[in-house]
Amino acid sequence: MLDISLGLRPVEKKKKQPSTSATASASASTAHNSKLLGGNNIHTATDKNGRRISTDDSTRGKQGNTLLDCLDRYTQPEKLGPNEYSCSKCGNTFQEATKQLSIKRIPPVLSIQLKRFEHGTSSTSKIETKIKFPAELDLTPYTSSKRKDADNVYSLFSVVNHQGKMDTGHYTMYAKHRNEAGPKDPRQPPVVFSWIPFMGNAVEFGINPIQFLQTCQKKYGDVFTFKMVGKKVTVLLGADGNQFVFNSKQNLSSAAEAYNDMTKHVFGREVVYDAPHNVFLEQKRFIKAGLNTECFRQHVPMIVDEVTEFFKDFKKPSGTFDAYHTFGSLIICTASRCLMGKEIRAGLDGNVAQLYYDLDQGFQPINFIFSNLPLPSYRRRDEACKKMAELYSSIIQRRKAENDNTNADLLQALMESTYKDGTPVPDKHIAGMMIAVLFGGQHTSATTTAWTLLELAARPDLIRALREEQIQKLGSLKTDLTFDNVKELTLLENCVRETLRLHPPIFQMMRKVIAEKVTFEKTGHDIPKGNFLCAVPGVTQVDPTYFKDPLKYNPMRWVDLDDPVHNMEAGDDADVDYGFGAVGISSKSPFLPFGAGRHRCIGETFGYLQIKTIIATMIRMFDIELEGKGVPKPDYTSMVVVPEKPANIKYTWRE
Ligand code: HEM
Repeated sequence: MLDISLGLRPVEKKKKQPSTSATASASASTAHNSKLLGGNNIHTATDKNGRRISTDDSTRGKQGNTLLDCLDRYTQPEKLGPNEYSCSKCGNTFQEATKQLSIKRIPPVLSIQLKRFEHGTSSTSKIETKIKFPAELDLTPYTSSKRKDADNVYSLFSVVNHQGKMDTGHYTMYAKHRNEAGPKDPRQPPVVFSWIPFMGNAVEFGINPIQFLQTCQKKYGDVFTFKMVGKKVTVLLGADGNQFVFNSKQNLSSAAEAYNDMTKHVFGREVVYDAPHNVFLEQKRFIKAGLNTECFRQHVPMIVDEVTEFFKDFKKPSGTFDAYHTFGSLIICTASRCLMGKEIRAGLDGNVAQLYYDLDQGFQPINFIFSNLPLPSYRRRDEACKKMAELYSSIIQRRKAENDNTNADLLQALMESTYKDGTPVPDKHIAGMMIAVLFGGQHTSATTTAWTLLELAARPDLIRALREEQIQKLGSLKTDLTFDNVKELTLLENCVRETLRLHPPIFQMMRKVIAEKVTFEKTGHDIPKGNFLCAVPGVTQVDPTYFKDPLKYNPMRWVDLDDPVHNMEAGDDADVDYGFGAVGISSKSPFLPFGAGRHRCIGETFGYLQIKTIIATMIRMFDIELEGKGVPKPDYTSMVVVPEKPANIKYTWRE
């Protein structure tokens, strides 16, 4: 809050003047004392120098007292008396000096409060001076640096008035109406109104982003911009919006610019978004090459083994478990065993778990907004990133020293990779990629497994059908699961796919505009540099334009294929190879839980395999049902969409 205590004297009443102020009505009414309302109050400065305004700006003079006059006066240099300032560099002698107040750091939301009451020796009165204020206020002349900056310009959005006398009265407020919050440039997408400029729509978005975006879509159409904690996010919904965001050229918009501030602290430097884009694509190719059929064949028995061991802790014949946390713990075991390597899996009971936890604390929504803060969790994150790199380096050195090269894990595959220019992949890069894979696959797979089992627990008919499928295709519920026979379980696959439609763990994907502007040809909107582009499969995947009865959990839609979406999945760009194999799906598809284009997920096959193997094993082991009334609602407060608590499942051991 910039608290301007001005002590203005009433000026003579003037005839009504035409005003350029957007809030002229406010000041022309009984709004003698006005307050511009804001949210975050950052800077406080008070100075009562009691001098009268002297301004040579004739226009302002004619219009009566304006807010700029007040600010001029507030920041006017003040000559100090002969004995008021002594200088330490001049032998502490008194010097002639002036004192002037200027603003060092301006707040995101400016709240100006005019002094309303005047206290004399014998009486107190209400100050009735009219102050005119502009719709736009440029604070540049009042800042210490005097540097022009777009951030120095404020738009008026609210005024609070006091009507009445000293000891009685009413406060009334004028606030900008939603319809007035249109864009300044008509070629830019409409801007969603928000009451709090800096925070923007962060609160509505944070509580239920899907609902918020659907409401905006009804009001503004498929393209609109909303503000969130100082960031401008342009949402492009629908199949065309998906295509625009996912197919955007690398010199126009960038995922690295959108994510790297956060990810570089967790994955480490020179990998993924911290590497030049062509190097990152090579790194993606290494990872994809390590996720091959030969390895998958070895992974399935490992996953079955991990699941069996994990549930040995469920000693009672029946009980309940929390779906998300249980699968969080289980997936870290299966993924570590298959991808991270036996050494990391063995360390999960000790130091590795702590390192993972510390890194995970650096991979929260808050880190997306504030990538670095002087807080213990940020320090622990940085420390864990360093230690994880050291740990991988020691494992790599040991494997090399002992010629231990028969491992079916991703670590081994990366150790054997070479950049196109012939350089072997440095240990540091391998460590970074391993951490990235852990984070890419861990929460996404854990929450998808949890949602799938929750949906199935609500549908005993589907569980029966899934067991029947195993009996028909595998011979019995006792046949060992293998890569080849798990592939045959198509109903199970469709259950996972339907879960990913209704509960995509990553429901939105971001890019940042790096060109001067990008133009969405379909609507002709220009999206300026610095805005985030946001594709939201979480909205298109429940849009009735593409899916019949979209909120119904219906795995059979992937067999019947009579939803409009099924004609849209294959498109010209499905065959494009950005350097890690064909992407396999058109970016115009409304069903994109694994993204599309150059940033498409490379863990999809492993993800399905892991989730299917876990569910196939569990329905052999347990009868399950929901503990609560229905499938829990989504909780959007983490990096992925998790089931709201309680998300308990009742289990009963089968024979
Ligand atoms: C159910 C499981 C999974 C889901 C839903 C999922 C989802 C996604 C999505 C939506 C993206 C695109 C992000 C964007 O465009 O901004 C992505 C990218 C990626 N995912 Fe996955 N993922 C899953 C599992 C995995 C696994 C198991 C791995 C590793 C083995 C993995 C590794 C990656 C990588 C390396 C990228 C590339 C990021 C980029 O190019 O910017 N994911 N994933």
